[in-house]
Amino acid sequence: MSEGPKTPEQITDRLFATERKPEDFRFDASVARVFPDMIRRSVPGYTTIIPMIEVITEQYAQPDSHCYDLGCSLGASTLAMRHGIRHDDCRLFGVDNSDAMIERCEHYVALDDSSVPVTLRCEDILTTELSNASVTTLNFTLQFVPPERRTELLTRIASATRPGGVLILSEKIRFESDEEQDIQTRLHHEFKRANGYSDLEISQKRTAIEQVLIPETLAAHRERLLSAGFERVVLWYQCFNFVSMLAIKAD
Ligand SMILES: Nc1ncnc2c1ncn2[C@@H]1O[C@H](C[S@+](CC[C@H]([NH3+])C(=O)[O-])CC(=O)[O-])[C@@H](O)[C@H]1O
Ligand SMILES: O=C(O)C(=O)Cc1ccccc1
Repeated sequence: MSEGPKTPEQITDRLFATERKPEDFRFDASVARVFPDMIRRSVPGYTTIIPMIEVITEQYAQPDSHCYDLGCSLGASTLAMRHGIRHDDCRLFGVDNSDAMIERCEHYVALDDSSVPVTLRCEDILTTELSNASVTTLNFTLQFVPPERRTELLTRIASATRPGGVLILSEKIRFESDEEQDIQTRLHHEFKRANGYSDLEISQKRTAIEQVLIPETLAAHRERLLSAGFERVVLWYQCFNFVSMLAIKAD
């Protein structure tokens, strides 16, 4: 008897398992199809950060406000925020510029049983409308925005955020010291190996993301968040070269 189609969670990421011509990484249909497996096996701490986004959202979502998940992919962070919202007049927006991601995301949101209204937008986060925000999440998305556009985006988010509201910012980072950079990169690659990725997969993926995912130092992130208009930056999670920060707007 057929077992029927596999759910995305069961689909193993083998995108870089065989030799391929070097091309920049894109969030296309082939990535969207394997994405839950890819991100879980590639990002140390991802499976811890997602439930913590729910905890943080519960703490900071304000009545009659908007919550945004910018770069929502398949909606893992969106649904965590949705479950953290305790006010029935809060609205949640998920934004991603990949059609393939948004199409699949619609499906997951429809399967989820929370009653908090969710609107998905297939738009660029650099131009999507933001207002009356209490909680905004950039869960491993800013790293894909060209560095010269990052200040403009964070300033727009800070300006749209209410007093006491927050931005949850998760990023792959780089280190000032070359020695620490080497140690943390090696540990990240060991994490991928422990999750079943081969040396070929690790090296081909590394080449594919080199020009697309641009990590910055923790100091650069802190400075930019403060100059964008947040009052305080708290590092609440780190595993190897992956971190998550909470940027808080003054009351
Ligand atoms: N300019 C842009 N405009 C809109 N979307 C963008 C842009 N640039 C990149 N994206 C989108 O940002 C997402 C980044 S993945 C987020 C994971 C999710 N938050 C999760 O918690 O599962 C992180 C990763 O793959 O490491 C992709 O879906 C891109 O299409
Ligand atoms: O896979 C990696 O090496 C990463 O740095 C994380 C990642 C996860 C998903 C898409 C692109 C990069």
